[in-house]
Amino acid sequence: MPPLEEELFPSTPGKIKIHHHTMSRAIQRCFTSTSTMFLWALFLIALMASYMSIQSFVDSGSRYLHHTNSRVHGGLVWEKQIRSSAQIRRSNGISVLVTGAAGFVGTHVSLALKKRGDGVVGLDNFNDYYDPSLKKARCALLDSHNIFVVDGDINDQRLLAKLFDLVAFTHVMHLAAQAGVRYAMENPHSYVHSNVAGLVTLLEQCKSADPQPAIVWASSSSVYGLNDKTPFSESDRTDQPASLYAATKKAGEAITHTYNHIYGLSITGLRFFTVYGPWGRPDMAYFSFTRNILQGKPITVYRGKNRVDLARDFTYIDDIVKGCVASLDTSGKSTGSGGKKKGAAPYRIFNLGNTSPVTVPALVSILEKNLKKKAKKNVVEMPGNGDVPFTHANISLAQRELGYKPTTDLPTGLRKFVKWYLSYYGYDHSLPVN
Ligand SMILES: O=C(O)[C@H]1O[C@H](OP(=O)(O)OP(=O)(O)OC[C@H]2O[C@@H](n3ccc(=O)[nH]c3=O)[C@H](O)[C@@H]2O)[C@H](O)[C@@H](O)[C@H]1O
Repeated sequence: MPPLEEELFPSTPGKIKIHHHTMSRAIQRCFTSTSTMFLWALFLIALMASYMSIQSFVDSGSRYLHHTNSRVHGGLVWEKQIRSSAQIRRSNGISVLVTGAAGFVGTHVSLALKKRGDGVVGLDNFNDYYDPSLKKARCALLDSHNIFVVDGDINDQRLLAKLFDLVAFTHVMHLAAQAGVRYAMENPHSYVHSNVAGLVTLLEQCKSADPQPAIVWASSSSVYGLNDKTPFSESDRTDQPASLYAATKKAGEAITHTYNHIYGLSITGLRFFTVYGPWGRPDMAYFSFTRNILQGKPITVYRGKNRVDLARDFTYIDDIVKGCVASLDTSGKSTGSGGKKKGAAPYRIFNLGNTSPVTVPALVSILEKNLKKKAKKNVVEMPGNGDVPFTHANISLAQRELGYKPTTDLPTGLRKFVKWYLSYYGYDHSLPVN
């Protein structure tokens, strides 16, 4: 015996009783004509498409960008702010698009350029790789010097085109990147997104611009990877990176070379050596050590194989800024226009280091002295997470070509950093900074 309708669709108190045959009649009515079926199919496709685009937006937002700000690009006020920020106020001045302007190096370079009368427009996506409130504070500092920072991503091709429509940038100082050596194991795609895809989007814009700007960009000492010949020279091999971060910076050097070769873009890549100083990055060791020492929390000090201390050629921010500005001033012109090369353009790579490596335990001692407090140290063997045992720059090329000459040793630089840190966070900084 076939089951009763009520058994298939049991009615419950308060629910509408739906009869099987009534429902199938309704469904039949809906699908009787082909045109109605066609409309239904269209509706379902549109629904799926909008679901997928929302998903991919959410996906890219969380995995790559970690956006915290809403963006409004355009409008008369916005355009006016950009034009005014880009205004050159000295003879033979330059107008520079600084990507990563709310970052550590970006803020300092933007200020230096603006102070001498150059035009500066910043671009930054304010991601939350580390506390975005620090980026906002840097941005407020820039704002007080009439530097406008556009809230946007280097992967946004339309935004880049808009900026170049508004301003004929003579130079691009490209500092936007996913930084940090060890974080690459946690979020590898963010490195590809910013350091590879973002770089290509920016270069595509620069190559099509008329006039083409000259580009100075941040590579990294990490490209020397596992090399053991010291000090590191620009002509040394760079084919054994120890981290994905290093690999994406190495990729950047290769990618910029092709844009120089094919389109005549003037390119200068700067291999920064562990840059530190006021307004620095909270994810870096000197910064997080300072916070933990002040809070009485332990710090982890990595040690290399055979109990050898790790060492870095720590370089003070003011020295790096001088190297960046000198690179802009000596960049030479890009030769192409509208995507066509008209002749050979400069392609340069420089080490910007300090030439005197200091061990990590020595760094800790200097901080202890400045903070007047002992660190609680956990010394552990360096995990295999992308770190290299030491870095040491040979800077003779930068010295010759840029007049680069670092003048700040680690004790002096850390004293300035601690002074800034205490004025910014106070002694009992209890909020997490990373
Ligand atoms: O020159 C670069 O191209 C890179 O410099 C910087 O990387 P690094 O030199 O690795 O700096 P940083 O993290 O401050 O670690 C310093 C030392 O402390 C050790 N270290 C670190 C953390 C920790 O908890 N304990 C520890 O001993 C650690 O083992 C290391 O020996 C930039 O972050 C990077 O973005 C890139 O620009």
